[in-house]
Amino acid sequence: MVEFDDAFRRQLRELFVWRRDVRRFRTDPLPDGAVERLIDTACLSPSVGLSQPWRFVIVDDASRRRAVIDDFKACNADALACYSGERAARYAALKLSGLEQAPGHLAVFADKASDIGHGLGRATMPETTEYSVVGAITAMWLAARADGIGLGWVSILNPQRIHDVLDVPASWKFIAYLCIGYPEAECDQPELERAKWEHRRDASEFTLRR
Ligand SMILES: Cc1cc2c(cc1C)N(C[C@H](O)[C@H](O)[C@H](O)COP(=O)(O)O)c1[nH]c(=O)[nH]c(=O)c1N2
Repeated sequence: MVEFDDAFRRQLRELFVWRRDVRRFRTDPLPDGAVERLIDTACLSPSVGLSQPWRFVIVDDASRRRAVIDDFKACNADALACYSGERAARYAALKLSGLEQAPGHLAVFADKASDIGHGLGRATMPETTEYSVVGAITAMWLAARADGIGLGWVSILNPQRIHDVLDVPASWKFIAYLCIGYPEAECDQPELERAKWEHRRDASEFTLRR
């Protein structure tokens, strides 16, 4: 039996407060096995029917990385074109990926065809497969921060293109592309808030009682 004390709870809260989506990375490499250990921790996450539908692809190959970066640039240009005026100028000024600098690239997929879990919990809500993978990514995000490692989620990508670049099975649905490395700086405020793009709102704004 494990008990967690007040000191641990305070530290855990600090972990949540100081976890960041990181886009500005130092280029020095991570220790051997660091990404594998994060994957190991992520695999402790809850999953529908204990299906463990997460699939991880560590992307080391330089030409595949370059193809992902090129896809990000194309998708980001398309995204910019959807804005106009001052909002466009603000969007253009944002840094929305650390793909060029991050020493670690990790793609995460959900296996929609796996028999693991025997379909439990998925009959009426097949999307719980993807929910399970997102939960695992959140666990990895926090575990990384506890190790002093930054993680940045990049979704400004064409899923089919990433699928092709990484040559993964057709049943794998693309969920996330993660940049992993040591952050240039630590902060307790989201970068989008510091850039005055959006601000974090209080929980009461999102909570109803019925
Ligand atoms: C599903 C999903 C997808 C993305 C993100 C997050 C999530 C959950 N975020 C990070 C996002 O901007 C960030 O989490 C918020 O701005 C809050 O900041 P902190 O994570 O608290 O630092 C993100 N950030 C970014 O710079 N480029 C991106 O493409 C994305 N995509």
